[in-house]
Amino acid sequence: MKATLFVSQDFADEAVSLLETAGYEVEKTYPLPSKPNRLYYIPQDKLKLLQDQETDAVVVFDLLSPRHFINLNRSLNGKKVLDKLLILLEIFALHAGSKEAKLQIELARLKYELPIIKDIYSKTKISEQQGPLGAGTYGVESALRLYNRKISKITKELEGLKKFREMQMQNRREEFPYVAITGYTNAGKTSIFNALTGLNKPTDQSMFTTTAPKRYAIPIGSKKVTLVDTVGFIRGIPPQIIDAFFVTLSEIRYANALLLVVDISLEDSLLLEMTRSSFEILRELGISGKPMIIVGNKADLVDGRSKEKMDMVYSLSDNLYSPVVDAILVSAKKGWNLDSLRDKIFSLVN
Ligand SMILES: Nc1nc2c(ncn2[C@@H]2O[C@H](COP(=O)(O)OP(=O)(O)OP(=O)(O)O)[C@@H](O)[C@H]2O)c(=O)[nH]1
Repeated sequence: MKATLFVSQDFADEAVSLLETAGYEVEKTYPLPSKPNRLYYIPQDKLKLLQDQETDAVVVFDLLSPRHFINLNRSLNGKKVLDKLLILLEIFALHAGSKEAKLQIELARLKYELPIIKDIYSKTKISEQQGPLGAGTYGVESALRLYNRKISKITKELEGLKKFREMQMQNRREEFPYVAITGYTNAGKTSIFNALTGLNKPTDQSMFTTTAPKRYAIPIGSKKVTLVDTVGFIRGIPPQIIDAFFVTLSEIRYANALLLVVDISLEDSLLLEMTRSSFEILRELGISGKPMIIVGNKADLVDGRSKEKMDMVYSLSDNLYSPVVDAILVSAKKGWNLDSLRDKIFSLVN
C-alpha cells in the first residue's frame, strides 16, 4: 500500500520505519502543519493535491479528532485515513502473540472509533431535524449499539483472561531456550532477526514485513534457540493504547534471555536517552534478572567513534540493569560480526 505521510521532522525516520513495519510504502512526506486546519487537520491546498493523487493511504503522525477523521474520509474519496494511534495499533496487531493482546488491541481500536461514530450520529440527528434530506439515524444508531456491545463483551473477556494469565505464565514451557530481540523501533531488530534466521531473502520490503514470522528457531552450535522479534519501543505512545502496547510486549516476560538492540549511529544524547528509556519500559514490564546482551547495530554508519559510543551505552546499561553480560557492535545490513553475535547468544542461553 502506498502512503502519503504528514509528520514532524523529529519523528520522520521513526514514522517511516513504523509504516514500513505495518506494510506501507511511504511515497511522499509533508511536514505537519504548525497549526492544524480546523476541519481537516492538513492544509486545504494539500487536501486538494491528495484528492487527485493515486496514493492508497493518508497518514497523519499525530492524533486526529473525530471531526478530522470524518471530514478527511469524506473528502479523500476512498483513501484510507490513519493517524499515529491507528498505525501503532496495526503494528501491535502484527506482533500480538496472545489472545489477551489481540483483545486489548481490538478494545483500544473500538474505544478510539466510538467517539467518531457518536459524532456522526449527532450530526445525522441534526440534519434529520433540518429536513427530509437527512441521512437517517437508524444505520448509525445500530452501529453505535454494535460498538457498545462489542466493547462490553471484550472488557468482560479480558477480565476473565487476566485471572488466568499468571497461572499460564508459570506453566508455559518453551521447546528451546527463547531469546527476545528488544529495542527501540528503527534500531534494526527485524534486520538482525532476519540476518540471524536467514529469513532475509530479497523480497519486496513491505510485502515481506507484513507476512514475516516474528519467531523462529535457529540452530546455534549443536542446539536450537528460538529468536523472537518483538514490537519496537516507541516514543510518545498515546495513553489510550498504553495497555495494548504493554500486553503486546509482554511476550518478553517469557524469554530466557534478551538482546537489547540500539542504533549506535544515533547522536550521543539521543542514543543515551533511548537507552535509558528502554530500561524504563523493561522495568514497567516487570523484567529483571534475565541475562542481556547489548547489540550496537548500524556500526557501518559510524566511523571512528563506534567503540567509544558502545562503551558509553554499555556502562549506562550496566548501571540500570543486571545482568548485562556482554556488548557487541554489529551491522545487520553489512553482515558484520553476526557470527560472533551467534556465539554470544549461544553462551547466553547455556
Ligand atoms: N546502515 C544500516 N542500516 C540498517 C542496519 N540495520 C537496519 N538498518 C536500517 O534501519 C531501518 C530500520 O530497520 P528495522 O530492522 O526495520 O528496524 P526495527 O528495529 O525492526 O524497527 P521496527 O520494526 O519499526 O520496530 C531500515 O531502514 C533498515 O534498512 C545496519 O546495520 N546499517
